This record gives sequence, C-alpha cells and structure tokens, in this order.
Amino acid sequence: MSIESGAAPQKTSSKSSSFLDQREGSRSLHFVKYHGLGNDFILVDNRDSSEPKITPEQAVKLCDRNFGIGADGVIFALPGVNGTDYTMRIFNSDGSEPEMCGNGVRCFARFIAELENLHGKRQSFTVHTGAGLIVPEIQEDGLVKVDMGQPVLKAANVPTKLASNKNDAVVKSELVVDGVTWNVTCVSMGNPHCVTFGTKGGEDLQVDALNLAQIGPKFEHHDAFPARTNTEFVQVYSPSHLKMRAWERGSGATLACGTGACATVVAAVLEGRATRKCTVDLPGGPLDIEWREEDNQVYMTGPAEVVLGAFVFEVDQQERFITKKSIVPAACGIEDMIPLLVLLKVYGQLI
Ligand SMILES: N[C@@H](CCC[C@H](N)C(=O)O)C(=O)O
Repeated sequence: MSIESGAAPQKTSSKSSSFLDQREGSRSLHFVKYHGLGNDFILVDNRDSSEPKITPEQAVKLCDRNFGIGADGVIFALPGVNGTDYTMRIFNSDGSEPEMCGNGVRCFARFIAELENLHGKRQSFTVHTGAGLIVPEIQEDGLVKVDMGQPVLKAANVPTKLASNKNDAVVKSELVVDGVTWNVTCVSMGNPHCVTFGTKGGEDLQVDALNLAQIGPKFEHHDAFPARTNTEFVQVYSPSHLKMRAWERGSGATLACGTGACATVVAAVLEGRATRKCTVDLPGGPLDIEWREEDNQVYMTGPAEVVLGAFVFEVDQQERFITKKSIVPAACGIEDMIPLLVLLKVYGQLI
C-alpha cells in the first residue's frame, strides 16, 4: 500500500506472519534507533519495498518500553513516489498511522544520509508523506532544517467539528473538556493539533503543573476531533519564546513533538501572542520554528541523533534475550558517533 498526498494513510494489514528478515537462513530485523529531542523512533531500512516490513501490531510490541525495544513510533524509509526521493511512513506506539512526524522526519534525513553514504554530498531530500511533500535538509552544523509545508486551518480539514470563527479557522474557541472550558486553536500540519494557552478566564498556563496523563486522553478522544488529536499545552515566555508540552495522539506524553511545535507557533500567531519566528522549549529541548509570511510555509530546525547503547540480541534456549555484543564503536567520541546498525535477532515468538 502506498500513501497518497494529502490523504490520511490507513493502517497496514497484517500480511506476513513475522517481521523478521529470513534471508540467509537467519531471522533478523535491521534497524537503527534515533531520537529528536527525546522523541524516539525505530527506523527501518525499507528502501527495497513499498510495503512496511513490520505490521502495526508488531510495531506496538517493538515500541513497548518494558517488553520491547521502546520507542514513540516506528518509521519506514520506503522508495519515493511521484518523483520524490523517498517515502516516509510511521506507526505510532499504539499502532495507528499518522500522516506526518516532525521529529521523525529529521531522524529520517540523518538515517538516509548514513544509508546512502552522503557525507559531504547533497543532504537535502524530497520526502513523500501522508501530509504531502516534506523537504528536510541537513545543515553544516548537523541540525536538520525542514520545510514542513503549509498549515491547514480550515476546520473540516484539520479535522475538527468545532465551528470556525475566523475565516474558515477555529481560533481561540471554547472547548469543554471534563467540565472545564478551554480556549483552543486548531491547526493541521498534515496531522491534527489542538493548541491551548489556557482555560477560559483562567490564569496563563504553567505547563509543568499539568497532569498530562490525566487531561491528555480527554482531548485526544474528544468528540470534537473525528480523527482524534494531538494536543499542545503552551506557556508564553515572550513573543518569540514559548514553552510547550504535548500529549500525542497514539503515543501519549512525549518529550517533543515537531509538528506540535509548528502548530503551536501558527496558533500563537493567529491568537496574537507571538511573532512568526519563535523558539519553542519542549521537555527534550528547544526547536526553532518560523512561519514565513512570504510563502505561508512553516520551517522547523532542530537536532536528530542516534540513540546510544545499541546492542545485538539473540535468544537463548530458554527464550530469554541475551546481549550478544554492544556495537558502540570504541574509537568514536559520543558526539561523533556514526549511526549504528542494530541487529535484532530473535525467534518469531516475540512478535
Ligand atoms: N512526534 C511527532 C508526531 C507523531 C504523530 C502523532 N502522534 C500523530 O498521531 O499525529 C512529531 O514530532 O511531529
């Protein structure tokens, strides 16, 4: 199944019984784990097939932080379509498939640069996603700047059932969640976001004080959002400096959300709270976001790193995982570490 530009991709059906690569008589999955400000992903080299190598159900198991590898999602690097260099697809840790992932696409760019040995060569790619064309570029300083496309504000396309109140958009509208009235602005960056700076008539948000696990799911599953929603809770430090915590659709509270940071700046501009160029502080670190007036495009700049502590696993006779060896290259400094190819070698019982 391939995804069409602008359309929310559907869940992939379970086609093969195991995600394990059975070539050469062994059963293995090659992947690398990356993170963007602590928003972590298992990246799968899927360039030889337009079908993800693992199913959503298998992704749920791999993302489990106690019984699996642990991640906020699984990202697949697939062949490009319609003239693009690559296609990116992602499964959230609950197995649902979002249209886009901001931190994920920065990790994707670093992953592709390693796979294709592009050091010192062209490091900008066209990537087909469920949100349309996305263009990440690895800068000389190692940060990844991404052209995230244009925000979608039309209520029906976010999608939200809330009535539009500013042109076609929903800006600082009332949303009752669990008996409390919040002011929300709805923005799609390909995926849906509900951004709030606080409750009606309430104090400015102190985002550290929020119990995200308690309030987040109530926004995510609110009737106003037919495709569920990501929610960003935002505190304004200054017109160019915001602080945000996200409850993500399908992944819960994460340390960072790239599309959420973009939606936050768009909402802050629409509500007259911020300038078009902001730093957004997330629990995992800052992202620089610009919503350009000239072309209406949103640009996001931030890091993407390989997760340290990668291992080769095998399963012993009692079906227990044993660490075969660490493959952290001894000669490298942590900052210079090349991405690691992690070989997970297990029996089919895991998945
Ligand atoms: N963490 C991501 C967003 C991932 C998708 C999201 N959970 C959804 O379902 O829309 C980001 O950095 O943008």
